[in-house]
Amino acid sequence: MGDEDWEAEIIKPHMSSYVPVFEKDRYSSGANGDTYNRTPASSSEMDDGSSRRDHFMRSGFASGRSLGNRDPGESNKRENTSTMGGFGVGKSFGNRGFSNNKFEEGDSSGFWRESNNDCEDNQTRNRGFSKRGGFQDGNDSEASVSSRRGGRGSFRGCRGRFGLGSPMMKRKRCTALYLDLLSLWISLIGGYKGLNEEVITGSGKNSWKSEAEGGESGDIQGPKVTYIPPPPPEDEDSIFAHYQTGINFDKYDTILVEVSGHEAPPAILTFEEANLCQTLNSNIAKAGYTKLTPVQKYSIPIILGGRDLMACAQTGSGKTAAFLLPILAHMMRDGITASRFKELQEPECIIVAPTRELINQIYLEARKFSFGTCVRAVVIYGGTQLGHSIRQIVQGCNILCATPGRLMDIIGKEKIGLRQVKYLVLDEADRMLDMGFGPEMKKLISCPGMPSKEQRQTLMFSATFPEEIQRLAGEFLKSNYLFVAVGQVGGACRDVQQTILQVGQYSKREKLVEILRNIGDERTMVFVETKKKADFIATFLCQEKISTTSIHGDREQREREQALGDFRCGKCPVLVATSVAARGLDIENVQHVINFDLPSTIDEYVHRIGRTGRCGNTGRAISFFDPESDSHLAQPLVKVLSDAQQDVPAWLEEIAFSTYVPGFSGSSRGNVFASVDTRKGKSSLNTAGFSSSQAPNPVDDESWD
Ligand SMILES: Nc1ncnc2c1ncn2[C@@H]1O[C@H](COP(=O)(O)OP(=O)(O)OP(=O)(O)O)[C@@H](O)[C@H]1O
Repeated sequence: MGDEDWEAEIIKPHMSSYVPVFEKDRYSSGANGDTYNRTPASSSEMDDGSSRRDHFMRSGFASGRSLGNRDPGESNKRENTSTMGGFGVGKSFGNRGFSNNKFEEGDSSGFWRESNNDCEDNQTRNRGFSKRGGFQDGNDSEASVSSRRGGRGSFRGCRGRFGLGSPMMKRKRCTALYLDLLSLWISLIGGYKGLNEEVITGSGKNSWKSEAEGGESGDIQGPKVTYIPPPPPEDEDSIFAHYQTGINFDKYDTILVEVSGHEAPPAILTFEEANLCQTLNSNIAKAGYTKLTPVQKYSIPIILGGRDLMACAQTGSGKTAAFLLPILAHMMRDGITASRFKELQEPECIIVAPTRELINQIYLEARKFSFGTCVRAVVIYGGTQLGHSIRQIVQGCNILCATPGRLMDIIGKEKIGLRQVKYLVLDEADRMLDMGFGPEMKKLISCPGMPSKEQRQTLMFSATFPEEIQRLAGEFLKSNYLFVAVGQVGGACRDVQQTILQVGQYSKREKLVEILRNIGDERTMVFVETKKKADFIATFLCQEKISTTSIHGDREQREREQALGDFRCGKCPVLVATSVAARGLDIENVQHVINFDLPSTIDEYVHRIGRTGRCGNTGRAISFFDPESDSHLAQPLVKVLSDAQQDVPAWLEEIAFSTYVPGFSGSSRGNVFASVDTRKGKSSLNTAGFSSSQAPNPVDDESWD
C-alpha cells in the first residue's frame, strides 16, 4: 500500500471529537436527539423526541446506521447534544430500561446477566453461558457471540430466558419478548455497530478480534476506521509525569518470592547493581524510581542474563519496568538500527497486550525509559486509522507495541519484518494465551521470519497465571525458562481493602448511589458485566448528578480515549467500565473499585480490583455479590480474601461451603488461580530483598517437588 492509499483512507480525518461527559441536563431535550438521527428508518421511529427513552432509542439505533453519513457540522452539533459520549455507540441501549424518562423500576431489562460481556474473552463468555443456565452449550453460545453484532436478536435464547422457569425470568418475560423483537429488528436493519467500527457479520470469523480491538483484521470488510489518536506528549515534564509511591511501597520487600527453573541468576537489590547505562539511569531517576520492586529485583537480572521468563506479581507492582528496563539495556549495549524511513521495518522487540489503552500505556512507558536514546518505540492498535499506524512504523521502529489484530494486519501488509526480533513480550500473558488471543499469538510465532523460540527471548508477565495457560505457554518459551512468582500467583494485592456485600440484582443501583455519595469526589471505577449495562449505569449515575463516563468495547476509540482522559484528570470521577478496563491500566488516584457485577472468573476479579491500591498506595474494592448469579465465585473469593488477609463474611463462607467443589485448590479450571509453576521444578524461595534465603513456602498447601 502506498502513501497515497493511506491518505485515501482518511475519510474525515478531523471529525470533531466530543466529550463523553454524562450530565443529566444534557439528556432532557428531545430536540437534540434530532442531530443524531439521519436514517429514514430511525427518524420515522423516533420523530417524537420528547421522551428520554425515545431519545436514547434514537441515539442507539442511529449510531450504527447513520453516523457514518453525518458531516462534520453534524458532529459538531453532536458535541453539544445530550446524546454525547455515552450513547454514540450505545446502540440498542436506549431501548432498554428507560420508560417515561425514568429507569423502569424493577425492570431488569438493562440488568440481565447477558453473556455478551465485554471482557474480550471468549473463555469467559463460555463460562458465562454455561453458568447462567442457557440452553446452549458453550460452543453454541460461541456461535451466538460471533454473530451477535449482526444478528443479536436471534440468539437471545442462549441467555436462558426461555429455558428457565424461575420467577424472576417469568417477571421479565414480557419485557424480554419486547426486547427480543426489538433486537430482531436491529439485526434485520443490519446490526448496531457504530461509526468507524467494524461490522461483524454472522460468519463468526475473527469475532474475538472484533471484541478485543474493534476487529482490525484486513480480511473483514467494513467501514474504514479513520480515528487518528493525538500524538504523545513531547515535553519532558509530561513524559516523566508520575505519581507517588504509597505508604506500603516498602512493604513489598517482605513479600515472598519464588523462582523456579534451573540456574536462576541472583536477584539484584538496587538499580545500580543492574549496571544500566547512564541515560537509562537518568530516565529511571526522572521517573521517580529510587528503589526496585520485587518483580524488578528478580526479573531484571533474569532478562539481562538472556533467559526466558514467566513472571507473576501482584497488580500495580511494576511489571512494565521489569521488562522494559533490561530490554532497553540490552538494546543500548548491543546497538540497534537507528530509526530511518523504510517501507519494511524490522523491530528488535515486539510487545503485545490485550487492550488498546493498555498497549498505549506500555508504549508511553517505553518512550519514557528510552528518552534521549536512539531507540524508537511505536504503538499500533485497533480502532485507529491503519494508515496512521503504518506511517508511524515506516519512520523507524525498534520497539513495536501492538494489539494482536493490528499487529497481524501490519505484518500482512509487509510493513513489519520479524527477522530481527530478539524480544517478544506478552503482557497480561494469561490473557494473551487464552482462547481469545491464543490462536493469534500462535500465528505470530509461526509467521515467516519470526525467530524460533531458541533464537529469541520470550517474556511473559501477568498478575494471574492459571495452570492450563502456563502449560500452553511452553510452546512459546524455551524449556529452561524461569518462573518468578512474587507472593501468591493470582493473589490479590494486599493494599486493596476488599469488601463483599450481598446485594440482590434489584438493589444494586440504589446501593451504588449510596456508596458513591459517601465516596464523594474520589476516583472510582465501577465494573459491570456488559457494554449495554455500562451505558445504562453511567446514564443512571448522571441522572443522579454524579459525573460519570464510561468505557467499553462498543464505544469508538476516540470516545474510549476521551473517557479515560476525563477520568484521569478528574473531570469525571466515576468511570463505568466493562472488563475491557480490568487489566493493566495504571491511573493515578483511583481510590475505589466497585464491582457492580462480579466477573465470571476470580482472575478477572483480581485484575479489576488491582486498578486501585497500586505502587504501595492503598485502595478499596467493594463487590456486590448476588447469590443468584455469583455463587460459583464464593469459593475462590473466600480463598482470595483470606490469602490477602481480608475479612471473609460468614454468609460468603456459608455459600462457599454449600457450593464446595472437592479438589478446588489448584484446580485446572480457569476460575481458580494456580499456585505454582506448573512444571513443579525445583524452586528457590526468597523474600524479595534476599537472593538465597530459605524462607518458608508461602503456599504450603501446594507442594513443589
Ligand atoms: N521501582 C519503582 N518505583 C516507583 N514507582 C514504580 C516502580 N516501578 C513501577 N512503578 C510505578 O508503579 C505503577 C504500577 O506499575 P505497572 O503499571 O508496571 O504495574 P503492573 O505490575 O504492570 O500492574 P498490572 O498487573 O495492573 O498490569 C506505575 O505508575 C509505575 O510507574
